[in-house]
Amino acid sequence: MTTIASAPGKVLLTGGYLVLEQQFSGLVVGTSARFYTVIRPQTDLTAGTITVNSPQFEQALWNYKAIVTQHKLQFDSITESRNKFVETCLKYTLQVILERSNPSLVQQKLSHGIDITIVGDNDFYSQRAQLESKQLENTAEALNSLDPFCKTHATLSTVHKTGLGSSAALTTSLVAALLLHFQVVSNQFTDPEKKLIHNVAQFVHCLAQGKVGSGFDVSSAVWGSHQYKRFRPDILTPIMDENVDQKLLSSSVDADNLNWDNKVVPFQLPPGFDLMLADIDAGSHTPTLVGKVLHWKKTKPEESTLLWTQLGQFNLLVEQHFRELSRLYTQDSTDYNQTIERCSQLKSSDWHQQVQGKVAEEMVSLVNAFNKVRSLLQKMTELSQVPVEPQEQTRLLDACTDIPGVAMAGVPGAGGYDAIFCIVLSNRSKHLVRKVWESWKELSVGPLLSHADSNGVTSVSLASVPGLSDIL
Ligand SMILES: Nc1ncnc2c1ncn2[C@@H]1O[C@H](COP(=O)(O)OP(=O)(O)OP(=O)(O)O)[C@@H](O)[C@H]1O
Ligand SMILES: C[C@@](O)(CCOP(=O)(O)O)CC(=O)O
Repeated sequence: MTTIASAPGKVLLTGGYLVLEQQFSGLVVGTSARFYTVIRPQTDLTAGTITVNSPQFEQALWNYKAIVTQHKLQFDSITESRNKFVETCLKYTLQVILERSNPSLVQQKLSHGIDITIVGDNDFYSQRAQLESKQLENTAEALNSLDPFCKTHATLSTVHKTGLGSSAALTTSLVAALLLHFQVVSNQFTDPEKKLIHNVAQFVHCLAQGKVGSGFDVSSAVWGSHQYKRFRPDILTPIMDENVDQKLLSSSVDADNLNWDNKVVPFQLPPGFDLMLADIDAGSHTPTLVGKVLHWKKTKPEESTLLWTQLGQFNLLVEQHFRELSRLYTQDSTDYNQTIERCSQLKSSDWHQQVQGKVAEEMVSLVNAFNKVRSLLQKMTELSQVPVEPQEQTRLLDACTDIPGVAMAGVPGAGGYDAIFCIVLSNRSKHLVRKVWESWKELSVGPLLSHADSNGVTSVSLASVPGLSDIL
């Protein structure tokens, strides 16, 4: 039986940096771009052989040997080339499986080997080189013409990533596919099953990264769009050890382990709102940005605490206005739709003067709250001297915000020169935004095709994913 699990990418709309602390939250939106892990039993491999390949990349074939005796696992990498995330996923997820399943079932499923194929939607990786080689412009139309899961002509270490969280989506889809294949979870992915997938994926992701981050990216790969509050880091710090005891690991990641105090409040963009994304070729190294911001925060506790408090409040306000708009839709969808239609034809700076009613008031409050968030991120940039929203990005975001029907434009996550997002109200606005991106000279702005999709991890069939069977 072929097993396939899929997990989405993410965009952190608000809460970058703050979400590292438990007292603050982040608002994260899942993307339509997803990772897929396909596990197929083999008939001709020696017992315990696991082959993994990522067909979008060069030199992306890894072989492993997993020998199970009773509840013990002997796990070795056979190939010289390594993939830290894949290897960590396999080794520790199999250990968790052995604590929760009958070892003879595991042995039987590994008896002639298994083959694992991992792919991510094209949006996870910059397609600039691919488009250039085909002499195509970097436009949405050109991106649309590419095959699904197309080859990047790069290795995993040279490819340019777009910031959608490839390692978290990969980890989550691989953990979920393994738990499903070895029958530790059902293909329903019920709430407790998702908790187990989440906890295992957080552990694996942290161990492979070598640090316990906020975890919002793994959380959104599991639960899709939501308000995220992190788990206490000390649930993982004591087990961040390659030689972690298998029983301790399994009990630490248990769905019923109440030490996991992360909070997930489901969220959706209100009806009529959609997300657009662009990757900026300049790029930033997120760990460097985070290191520098946290260093400044430590040296300037007073000014940073004030900034964090204000930013935390306005981040929450943005979320509240989104939620209130969704509520207003359920109350009177006709009035709501009319207002959105009207707003989609006007610049957001004109909404206050030209559109009336409760929905319009809420739209204006949303824009005001997000403008405040951006001005606080600009202040963070100035005070810390770290380019969270650098001036080149400010000019681009202002140009986007000046387009009719654009509710907001911002830098996602850690900010820097990596990416931007826009929240828009109509297809016409989308078209106008893309025109601005295409003509923008100061930075190279590459559109992504993803839109908002609030679904988290799922089990899927081969036939339901266009292009997937072609690359197997
Ligand atoms: N298609 C894939 N197949 C196998 N491994 C992958 C794949 N895509 C990503 N990875 C793993 O994820 C690693 C990249 O993780 P890293 O933490 O550097 O990026 P990231 O922060 O998730 O990037 P981004 O958010 O830009 O996608 C790769 O080195 C590789 O181990
Ligand atoms: C700065 C930070 O809060 C967000 C980083 O987000 P992104 O990878 O830039 O989307 C770090 C983290 O939460 O792990």
